[in-house]
Amino acid sequence: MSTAAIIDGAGFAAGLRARVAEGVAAFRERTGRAPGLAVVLVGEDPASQVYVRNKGRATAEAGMVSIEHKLPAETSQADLLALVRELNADPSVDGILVQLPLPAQINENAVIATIDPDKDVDGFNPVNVGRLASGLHGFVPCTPLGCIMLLKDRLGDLSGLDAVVVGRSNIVGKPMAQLLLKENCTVTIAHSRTRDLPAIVGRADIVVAAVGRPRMIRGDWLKPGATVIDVGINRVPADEPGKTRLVGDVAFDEALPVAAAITPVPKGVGPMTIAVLLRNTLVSACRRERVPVPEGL
Ligand SMILES: NC(=O)C1=CN([C@@H]2O[C@H](COP(=O)(O)OP(=O)(O)OC[C@H]3O[C@@H](n4cnc5c(N)ncnc54)[C@H](OP(=O)(O)O)[C@@H]3O)[C@@H](O)[C@H]2O)C=CC1
Ligand SMILES: Nc1nc(=O)c2c([nH]1)NC[C@@H]1CN(c3ccc(C(=O)N[C@@H](CCC(=O)O)C(=O)O)cc3)C=[N+]21
Repeated sequence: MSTAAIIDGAGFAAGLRARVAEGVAAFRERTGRAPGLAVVLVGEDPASQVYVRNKGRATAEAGMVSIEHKLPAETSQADLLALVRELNADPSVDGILVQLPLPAQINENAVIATIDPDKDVDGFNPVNVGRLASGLHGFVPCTPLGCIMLLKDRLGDLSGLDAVVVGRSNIVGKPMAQLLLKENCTVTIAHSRTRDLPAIVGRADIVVAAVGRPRMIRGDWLKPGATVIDVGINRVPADEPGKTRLVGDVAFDEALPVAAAITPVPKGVGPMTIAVLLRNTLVSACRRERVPVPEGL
């Protein structure tokens, strides 16, 4: 039986980070400063702390300045909004990322709406959501853009392919569907109210899983030869007692004999998210300084 190609997201991400680092070096030469990314973390969620640490390290490795703001879990909305406004006004800051989710006393939408759209490297501000939907230049959310890069690298032109996105969140599912539409796919968005998910998934040439339920999408749902992008990051108990491991939203072992290609978890989409964040930050810095954005990013 044939077995799916495993899409090397970590490897592709390393290549993208290297191209960003070259662009950063050229930017520094031209402008005399490094691009700056501000990352704001409220509270002590352990998973968020890991991501923020990884982002800080990758930012420094690319030659950019990483500015981390760690605020206590009890931070008020007013204080967080004041910090965001300070970062908006700081000329050394090209990108602002407020790690989600935020504690319950803070209205996420209010925070996202306060980030300057031209520093919104996450692409979550409604201005950038609207720009994406209208086909205008803006910032595109990192995870979906990373998925599109992997798909185009693998498949070339995506025109006419049937794509099914499982999940409709603002940070993954909806922008993913917009990007697939822009690539001329025929797009279906499935969610928790979808009837007969296995049949919907079974039509897809491209399946993007962004649900947050371990191994929910089964191998026998897939159309033979489908390309599977697994965005899910789920921590589950490992075989060894007391240990945990990461799994995706797709039953990876079951998908292998059916799919043509699939991203693993870890080392699939996750590393792409961070690499695209660096890319978006360099693009932001170039636009703000009115220097050309390097090609091939
Ligand atoms: N690799 C990466 O870089 C990133 C990974 N992630 C991971 O991706 C996953 C999704 O994240 P996110 O989009 O933020 O999650 P959300 O919880 O915001 O959204 C989950 C979506 O899945 C849908 N859903 C839930 N249950 C079902 C079901 N039984 N059948 C069909 N659809 C269902 C929900 O539907 P409804 O809208 O109806 O409730 C919702 O639209 C998580 O595992 C997260 O950790 C997230 C961001 C980045
Ligand atoms: N404002 C905001 N922007 C985000 O982009 C954002 C966010 N909030 N909140 C949380 C989610 C999640 N997310 C991930 C980033 C990297 C990995 C990643 O690097 N994963 C590694 C494994 C990491 C590990 O071992 O834990 C991998 O898949 O190989 C995963 C998930 C970004 N998010």
